[in-house]
Amino acid sequence: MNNIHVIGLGLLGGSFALALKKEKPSLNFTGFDASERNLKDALTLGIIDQSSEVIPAETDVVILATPVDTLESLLLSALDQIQENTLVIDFGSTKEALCKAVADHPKRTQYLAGHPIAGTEYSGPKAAKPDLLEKKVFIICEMEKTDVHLKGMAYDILESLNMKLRFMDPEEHDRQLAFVSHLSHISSFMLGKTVLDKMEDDKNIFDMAGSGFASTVRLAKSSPAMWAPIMEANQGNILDALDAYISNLSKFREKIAEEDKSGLKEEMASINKIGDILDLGR
Ligand SMILES: NC(=O)c1ccc[n+]([C@@H]2O[C@H](COP(=O)([O-])OP(=O)(O)OC[C@H]3O[C@@H](n4cnc5c(N)ncnc54)[C@H](O)[C@@H]3O)[C@@H](O)[C@H]2O)c1
Ligand SMILES: O=C(O)C(=O)C[C@]1(C(=O)O)C=C[C@@H](O)C=C1
Repeated sequence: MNNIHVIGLGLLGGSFALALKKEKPSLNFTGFDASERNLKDALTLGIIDQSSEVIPAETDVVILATPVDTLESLLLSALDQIQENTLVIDFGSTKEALCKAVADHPKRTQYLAGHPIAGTEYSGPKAAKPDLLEKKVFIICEMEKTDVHLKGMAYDILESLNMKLRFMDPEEHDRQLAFVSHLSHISSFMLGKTVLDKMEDDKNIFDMAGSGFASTVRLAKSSPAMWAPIMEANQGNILDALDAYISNLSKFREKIAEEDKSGLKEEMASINKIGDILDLGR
């Protein structure tokens, strides 16, 4: 393996390239970004060695790290262009529609559907960090549909970055991510909105905001260009997650309104175990 081509040189594409460069300094990185500014920054920051709008013929691995509403056309066009020993991996946050779109492509075996469970609220090449993916989970969907040798090359790369591989089907992936990722972003955005609305009456309200507010509202700084397409791609599962969340919020509101102190304590105590569950997985 000598040549990697990255399309989308933002937080994820950039962090991947920086990490792999550190691990395998002899690799050559080419890449492209639709934003001229981001492409320039990626070159300046050493994320890629050369820019190229087409996928160079000698490329071993193509990484697609653009918003999910751009992935289908980029993936189909990449598969149409590549040689028979080239692998395409995408990093998209939703998987069901993309796996369906590529199901009958004659080069389906040259695609690996991936999702790194790592990120921050920041975007673009300047936010990229070489340690972002370190020890994080990398979900692979429909692994049985990828050519065994190409899959081996992908596992070598991901293991060299110390990523933990997990396998699931794309429908299950999108159902579960709606709850553990997409809902937390919506919840953070709406908390941010609720307090921003309140600022209309109470101009200095943010002077009172401590670290509790900062940590729960962190995700409200996330990129609309990345998140609006995720909400479109995973609409049904996100609506299910939101219905469950709104129902829980309403029941909790009721307990507060009814001054049901013991009910509130019981409810919160039963939710405290989330700390142990999360710590166990780390
Ligand atoms: N940010 C996260 O926490 C996170 C985590 C895991 C997966 N992902 C997924 O990874 C992908 C990239 O996310 P990111 O956080 O790196 O976003 P980002 O905004 O930091 O980077 C995306 C880059 O893609 C470029 N781009 C957009 N459309 C393009 C196109 N048609 N052709 C070429 N370049 C294009 C943008 O200019 C930008 O530089 C998304 O699919 C996202 O769902 C994000
Ligand atoms: O930690 C963050 O800031 C993230 O938003 C990362 C996060 C997540 O929800 O956990 C965001 C989207 C992804 O597809 C995967 C990871």
